Amino acid sequence: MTDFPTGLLFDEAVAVLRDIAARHRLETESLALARCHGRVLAQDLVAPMALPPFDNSAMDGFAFRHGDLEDEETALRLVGEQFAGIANNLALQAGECIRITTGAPMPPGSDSVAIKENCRIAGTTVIVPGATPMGANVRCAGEDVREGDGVLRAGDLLTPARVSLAASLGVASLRVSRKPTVAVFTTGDELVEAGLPLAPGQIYDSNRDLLMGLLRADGLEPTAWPRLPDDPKQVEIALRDAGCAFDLIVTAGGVSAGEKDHLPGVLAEFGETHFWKVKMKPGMPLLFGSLDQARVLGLPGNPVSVLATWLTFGRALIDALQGRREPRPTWQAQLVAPLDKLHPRREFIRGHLFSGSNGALHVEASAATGSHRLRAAADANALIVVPEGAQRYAAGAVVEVMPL
Ligand SMILES: Nc1nc2c(c(=O)[nH]1)N[C@H]1C(S)=C(S)[C@@H](COP(=O)(O)OP(=O)(O)OC[C@H]3O[C@@H](n4cnc5c(N)ncnc54)[C@H](O)[C@@H]3O)O[C@H]1N2
Ligand code: MOO
Repeated sequence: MTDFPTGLLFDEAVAVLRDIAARHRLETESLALARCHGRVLAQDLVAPMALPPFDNSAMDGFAFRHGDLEDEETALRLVGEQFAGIANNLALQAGECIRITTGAPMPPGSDSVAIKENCRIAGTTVIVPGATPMGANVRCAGEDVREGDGVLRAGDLLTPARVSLAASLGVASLRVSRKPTVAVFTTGDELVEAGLPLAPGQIYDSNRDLLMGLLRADGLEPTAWPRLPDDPKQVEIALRDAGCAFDLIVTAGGVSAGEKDHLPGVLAEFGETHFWKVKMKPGMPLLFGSLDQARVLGLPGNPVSVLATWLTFGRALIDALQGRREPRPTWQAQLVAPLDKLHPRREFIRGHLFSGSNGALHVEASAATGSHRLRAAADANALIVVPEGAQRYAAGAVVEVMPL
């Protein structure tokens, strides 16, 4: 059962996971734009048109020829209206102006717009201020995007602004990566659903809500299985069942060294183990493998281990399965107080992140260390990432943080 890497460094384990996931890239599908939000783009997008598509006004006001302006105020003759929506191609002659609204095409012959509030109108005469610069309040065709520009790339996460950019280019559908289907299992004889009475020795299942929330926040639509008892046959049947129907199985608990920890054995016997145990704290007994068509991520059962391993390995896995190109952003903050790290593993410490008066981010580490202490996680708004190696960090030292 030990014919696989074990006790990996954090970065080594992430690299193995990314490599396996890349070999199981999910297929792509073409979706209507409205369904593309949060997906990973699987095509490059070349602009089929310019943006703005035509010169237009940035303000409500009066379009005119800059050459007509005198040093002081200039009286111009109002000869028509050009509203947004229909280009009426009303041409402008010397000494004339045309009423225009924001987004309306610039009338042929005009090159500048005076803002309505800065003008005085008397019948068909409009007095525009003299100090209006050439090209004022005009948005030029192609100043944002030129036709033929590569605007999005395969692997981009489709944020609202990116979907909206595609819409502004008239693109009605995009080829995107399929989203992984996910089965979620919590395991353990001690677990009871909230709402039911607890017998001595039992606890409520909190990992299911933690996991479902984390996965949903990452745009997944996970399916939760009923809690699994610590019975190897039942673990085997449930996992093999899910293995032929889902892209990803995420479990919590049952992956360390106890007599009732059956997941590593089941995976080794019926699937394939890619690694087991990572030099991280919490989350050390993390298990990663494949079973039938699914990748299996076995998260250690302590709640804070679930949090730290999902945010690191779980996210890396779903990103790689979907071919996401851009790494997730990383943040840095200054420690408010000194921090002693005594062990060699990479550590994830609950913390409170805030913006200091100098504009820099500061983080205060929680005093709680045990990975069972969920309350400290509920009070935290970030995990502090402390690199490998025992070290003392002074107050003010800059550390990586992962906002929660
Ligand atoms: N001899 C060893 N013991 C332990 C090791 C080890 O390497 N050798 N690793 C420790 C570490 S580190 C962790 S983390 C845990 C992980 O253990 P498992 O993944 O096997 O998880 P369980 O034993 O099933 O549970 C651990 C802990 O978490 C509670 N739990 C589990 N599931 C839930 C749930 N759904 N909701 C709430 N709480 C849950 C469970 O009752 C245990 O207290 O192992 C250490 N031991
Ligand atoms: O690594 Mo365990 O996840 O410390 O609690």
